[in-house]
Amino acid sequence: MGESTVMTGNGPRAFFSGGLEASQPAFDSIPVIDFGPMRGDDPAARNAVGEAVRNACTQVGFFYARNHGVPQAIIDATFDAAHRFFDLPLDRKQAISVEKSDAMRGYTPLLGENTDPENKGDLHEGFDLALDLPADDPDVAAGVFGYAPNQWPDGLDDFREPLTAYHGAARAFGERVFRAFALALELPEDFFLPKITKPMAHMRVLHYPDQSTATEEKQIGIGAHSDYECFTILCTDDKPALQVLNSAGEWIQAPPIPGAFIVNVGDMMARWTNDYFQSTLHRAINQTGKRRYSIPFFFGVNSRETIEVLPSCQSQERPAKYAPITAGDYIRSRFDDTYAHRTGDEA
Ligand SMILES: O=C(O)CCC(=O)C(=O)O
Ligand SMILES: [Fe+2]
Repeated sequence: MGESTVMTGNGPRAFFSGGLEASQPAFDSIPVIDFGPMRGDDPAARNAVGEAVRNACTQVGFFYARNHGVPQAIIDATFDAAHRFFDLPLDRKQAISVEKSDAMRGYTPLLGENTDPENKGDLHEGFDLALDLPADDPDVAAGVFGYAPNQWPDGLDDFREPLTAYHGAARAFGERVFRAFALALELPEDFFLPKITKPMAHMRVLHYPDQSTATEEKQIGIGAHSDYECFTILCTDDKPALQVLNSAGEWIQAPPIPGAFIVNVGDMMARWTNDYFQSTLHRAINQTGKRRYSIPFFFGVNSRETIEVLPSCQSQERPAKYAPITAGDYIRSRFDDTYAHRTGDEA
């Protein structure tokens, strides 16, 4: 990567001069990065992770993370809980509909979302949770976007505990991703940490029914989209379905790698880095003949944090493309675009 420095009225300012243009070759595979060093005490090894993350985020927008540190037992228990939840009768799931939550917590039925406006609804159902805050939490009481209590299903054992454990472990991994992002952006490794003390860490468990016999092209597991948050940590079961769009317009398969998460840059991080990091379009189609389950975890900063193009990602030649916005306002606007019930636009 080329780093350049320009003199500004406020002193010298470094910026990244490589990787921003569309002249990069289209990727044909997704890099695999060993995150083990992010839990170790070798700064050179952590810097190497940062460099691999920089290459992945600027060229692909996606990477696999091996050695992520989330225990397999927690992952297995979460998938098991998801299977049991989605097997419940619809009325028990609808009892905790997301429509009862201002903060998108609870159940979304099949076709309850339409991620790609060209499509006719997504062929998945989901359960959403995030930081579980009590009603008397000051930010919940003040109505700060993104902070709310979760909704939990009644009478389902072994559900809340594994999902909460997964949320905590994925959050810890998310902090390591933010540390790697800081290294990738040549910022102090702890740059993002004060901004994620109460993160908008929105987790979903998703169930995609099989659609190997479905003929409706406009109704797939999840339509083409980019994610909203800083990044997504995706854990899937062993059923391939995810596809990622490269700059040549080809859908590249992102099959499951046992023991690895898939991490992708979201729009908020693209915005924060002036599009130095790429937020790449992706979709999922389950044609495996079996049900598929996945766990996306959308990791972002504290709701009140302002997202303003990072100094190292702008210069006189490459001015900031995006106005500052708080993280909460940004996410709220993106949710409102996606979920008909939030805008009253029940198409
Ligand atoms: O389930 C998957 O493989 C992808 C999910 C996804 O892209 C999302 O929830 O944003
Ligand atoms: Fe996504």
